[in-house]
Amino acid sequence: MKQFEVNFDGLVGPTHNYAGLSFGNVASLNNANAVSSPKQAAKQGLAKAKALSDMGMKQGVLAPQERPDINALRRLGFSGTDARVLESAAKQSREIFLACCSASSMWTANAATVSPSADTADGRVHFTPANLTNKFHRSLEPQVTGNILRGTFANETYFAHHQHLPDNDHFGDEGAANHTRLCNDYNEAGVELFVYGRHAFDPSKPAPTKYPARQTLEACQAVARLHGLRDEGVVYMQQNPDVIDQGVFHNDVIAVGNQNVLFFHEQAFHEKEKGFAELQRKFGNKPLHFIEVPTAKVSVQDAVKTYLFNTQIITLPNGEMTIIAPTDCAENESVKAYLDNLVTLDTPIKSVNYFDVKQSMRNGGGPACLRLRVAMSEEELNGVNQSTLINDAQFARLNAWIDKHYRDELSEDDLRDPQLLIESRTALDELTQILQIGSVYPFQQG
Ligand SMILES: NCCC[C@H](NC(=O)CCC(=O)O)C(=O)O
Repeated sequence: MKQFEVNFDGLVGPTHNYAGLSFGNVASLNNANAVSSPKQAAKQGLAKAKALSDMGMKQGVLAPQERPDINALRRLGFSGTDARVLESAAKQSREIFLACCSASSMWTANAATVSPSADTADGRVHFTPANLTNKFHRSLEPQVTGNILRGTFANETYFAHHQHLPDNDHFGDEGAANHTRLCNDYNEAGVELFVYGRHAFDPSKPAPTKYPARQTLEACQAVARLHGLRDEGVVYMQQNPDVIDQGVFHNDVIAVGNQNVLFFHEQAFHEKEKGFAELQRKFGNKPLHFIEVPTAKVSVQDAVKTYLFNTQIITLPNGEMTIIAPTDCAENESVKAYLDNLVTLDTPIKSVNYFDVKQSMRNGGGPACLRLRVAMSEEELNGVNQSTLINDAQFARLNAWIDKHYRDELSEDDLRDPQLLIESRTALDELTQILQIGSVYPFQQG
């Protein structure tokens, strides 16, 4: 049976901007208030998706969310016409206003946790949208994320959709950014590695002291229960609290896996040996490649700056693995030297491809943040909404759609412009037709 790992990249929304909203995410804070380019950001992301499709990979896209989020502003007491809501929010509470304008749904690694059918009790692919409780601007996403996932994976024979976990820090869930699935073949049962930052109900356990741990063990366990995963198919590991305090706000900033490869930094995990022994035992007799990058070769600081681990490791149609890395990795001497050497070693990774995703990097999102992985059989893939998959025609349509609707530049003042809201809604309305995902947005639901 044919099997695929399909990457669903988040389309960058028309209000992509830098607002310094993510405490603990160094890039987000450093670039607060910089002028952004939504058009360039969307094109950089789409070019990466197209390049993977050209490499013979199956590739999809997920629609962005409606921003500014007028509904959220109304819930917080701003009233009147949409234009009035924008104006009074911007004037009275800049922080709330900016949070409601973020295009952060572009990072679809945080959209949901996905378990392929080979791992689940009912043999369907399971999706749980991430509640993203730790940051107000991201906590606005899960409801519409659920709508978009249902519009993309609509066939209930193959796909099961859960509600996001309760909206509380005890169940803080950041989705696939803290979840890696190891397997021999994508359609064989694998081991799902859930990585958490803290224990919600046990304050005696280690936790970071400077920056927040966004994901809890209890959230990981709840997702595993919802998806019907076997105990033998799940491993929980804690992120090293010290690296969270150095800006590693998600595990995918310090580790990435694909099939039988786990690529990680020496300092990524708490109680590493214990966790790896369990991983190997549950993985079975077949070889598991643990590729550990020592601090002596790449510092945590360089890993955070270049996003060496926020790379995608993908298996090409010829069976070799390649790394999809941001150009920032090629611009850093020690990281470039590490990658140049890595491809000469006896591991499945044979090459590196660099992509310019700087518009996203400035908010702390690399290639891996921009995609949600869904491993599927051919039959399941046929059950996906085909308009969400990238081919030459759909790429051309989306590229023209960006050209037509997106601004070249956006600064804070532009966000309060009621015209931007109209432009964004017009663009998104057209997008739902291009992708045929139905009326997923609140503004379309009257
Ligand atoms: N997986 C990458 C996520 C990056 C995201 N950045 C942001 O939301 C920054 C937005 C801003 O600061 O404008 C975050 O931290 O969750």
